[in-house]
Amino acid sequence: MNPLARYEPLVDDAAAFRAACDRPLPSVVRVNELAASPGRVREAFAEEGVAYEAVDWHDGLFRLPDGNPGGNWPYVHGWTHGQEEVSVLPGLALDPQPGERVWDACAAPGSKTTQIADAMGDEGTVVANDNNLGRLSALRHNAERLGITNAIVTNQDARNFSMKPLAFDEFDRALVDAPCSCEGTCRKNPDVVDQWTLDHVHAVAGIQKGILARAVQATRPGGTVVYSTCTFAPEENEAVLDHVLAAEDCEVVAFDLPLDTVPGVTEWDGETYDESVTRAHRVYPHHNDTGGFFCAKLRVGGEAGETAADGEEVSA
Ligand SMILES: C[S@@+](CC[C@H](N)C(=O)[O-])C[C@H]1O[C@@H](n2cnc3c(N)ncnc32)[C@H](O)[C@@H]1O
Repeated sequence: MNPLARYEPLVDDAAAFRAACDRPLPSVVRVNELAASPGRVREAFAEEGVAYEAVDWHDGLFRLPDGNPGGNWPYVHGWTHGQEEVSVLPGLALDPQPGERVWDACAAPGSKTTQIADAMGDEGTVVANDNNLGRLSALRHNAERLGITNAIVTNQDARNFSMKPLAFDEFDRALVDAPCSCEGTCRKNPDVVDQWTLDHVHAVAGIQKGILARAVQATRPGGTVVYSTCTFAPEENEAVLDHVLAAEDCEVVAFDLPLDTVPGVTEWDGETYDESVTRAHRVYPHHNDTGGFFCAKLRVGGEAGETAADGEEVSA
């Protein structure tokens, strides 16, 4: 079964969705503002004759039509990092602040860890965790190349993450950029479509629920947890939120993203989900010429937690 056909009932224009999924994804770099401003990177590209196109919805993202993010000196000097457009969305939703304690639960190879560290001005602590040691070496390399000093690397199963090695016992914010069935990356990795199985969707959904629950438990009352995937499967998106909402003290809050998105769905394959999952964002490839993505923001309950009114932005 082609999984993309499965999601046609969810989109506004099935033909445009399928056509966008068949087009190769533009190559994109994010500016590492710890090293250079977007303006300085523009100058460097002009000096070196690198063709680029600024992404209009976010300062500091450049499309490279020649398709080689690493083949120029701004990259070699750690001024840029190859990161596709939708991949910056969880970091924007998380909105980490200098001096905070942030957990990146599934961090390798570190695109979002390095974006988070950049947003924090390299101040505070990012605990970059992944259960795959090989992928963590790529994360270490990226963090070193970009000049990041506020990241600690841990190698644990995030579902049972232990705070013991750390000097504190809760985070201000956590990101769960979860392992998933990845159909949203089909423009970059067409193989994901052939390798897709419903059994894998159900298996990985169990892992996602465990990791998101642990992220809520590890975050202070009133803190923020962001959940993201690059799959269109409601089983791995809204159903995971619905499960964790019932099991943990948290709520899904409304937030804005700077590109065209549609709300999370409340019904799929005979299941219904909590109405608040409509506050999550679905990103389809044909709306912004990007990869596919899903992003939700949760506020942890408890003493400092507040209730989010429908449509109201809640800052942590
Ligand atoms: C979507 S990728 C993360 C990409 C990364 N956030 C970035 O921006 O570069 C998902 C990651 O989850 C990791 N992973 C899978 N199961 C995990 C688990 N139980 N605990 C921690 N990490 C896990 C995988 O090794 C993989 O690196």
